Amino acid sequence: MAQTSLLSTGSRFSTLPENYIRPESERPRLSEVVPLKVPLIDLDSSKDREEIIRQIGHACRDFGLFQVTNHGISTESTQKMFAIAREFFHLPVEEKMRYYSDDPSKKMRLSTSFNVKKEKVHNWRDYLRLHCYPLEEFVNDWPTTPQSFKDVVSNYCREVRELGFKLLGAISESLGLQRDYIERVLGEQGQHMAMNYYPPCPQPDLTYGLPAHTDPNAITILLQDHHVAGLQVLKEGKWTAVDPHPNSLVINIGDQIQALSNGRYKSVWHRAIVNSNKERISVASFLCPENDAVIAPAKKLTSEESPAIYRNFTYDEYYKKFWSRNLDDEHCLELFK
Ligand SMILES: O=C(O)CCC(=O)C(=O)O
Ligand SMILES: [Fe+2]
Repeated sequence: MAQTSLLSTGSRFSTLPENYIRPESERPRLSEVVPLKVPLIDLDSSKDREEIIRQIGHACRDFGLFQVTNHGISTESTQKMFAIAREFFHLPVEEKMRYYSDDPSKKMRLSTSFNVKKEKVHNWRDYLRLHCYPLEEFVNDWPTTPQSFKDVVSNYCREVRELGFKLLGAISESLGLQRDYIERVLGEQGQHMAMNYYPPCPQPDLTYGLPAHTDPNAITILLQDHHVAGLQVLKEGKWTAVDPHPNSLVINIGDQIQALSNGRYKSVWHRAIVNSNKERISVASFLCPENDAVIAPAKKLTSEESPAIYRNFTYDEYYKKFWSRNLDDEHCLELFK
């Protein structure tokens, strides 16, 4: 029965079940991972905006991700999010199963791994996926336990959205485009959330929380517990570990910014690894183009010498393709050249 596949059952595993074990050639090789100095960008609004934009441009080009501080989301708000996520995943399994579904088209669902019906090997993760914009349309279907779930998460979603738009403006300008260029192209953006829960894993070197992937959307704002690292990114062909900075958020460049920027900015390959003694929680907020948005390399960023790398496509077309594949297949954008 698919429903028995949740990992957050309250009991601890002593060995890794067979269907989570990666073949030798696909394992994370944790001993070879080196630390990465991720750009840390202070968004304090009293700082020189030109300088912030320069730093963002540099990070998007060379890393595809960066951490931000003074991002406008209060510590109280982020702490409440961690607390609510922890409480949710610690609910009795029967209670949580009310929300369970394997169907990626559902707008609110608890699930496990990535795409359980499609994949051969599972990932050591449970996740709650929510559509968050417009809030009024979705909030009624969200979990009713813990009691403050809807309030805490709605509030965080509003704050994240505001930060996301600020960042998209700065990213636009860093490309030499008008501040509102990206926002205009992406249209009335959707917002999704994945609350990720990675329980302690008996054999972290044989599996993943999430295997290598790029995010299919525009940008992702990731809140992670700075006491429990787990995010790794591919830099110059090597897997490197992101050291979470306290009170910071991680910003990932997704596939749509890579397409819009005609490949100047790279959507970053990243993965989540697990560990044997501590649960790990992360909350990813995805800003996504509206379904009908037509994504194409910005005219200003194409020329005779650097013609458009990608064809035009709608986000709807892209997203369907993304979910029809395995998470760690080749870069989905390769299919849109
Ligand atoms: O948990 C993490 O650090 C990464 C999560 C992530 O990449 C995702 O949800 O897309
Ligand atoms: Fe991701």
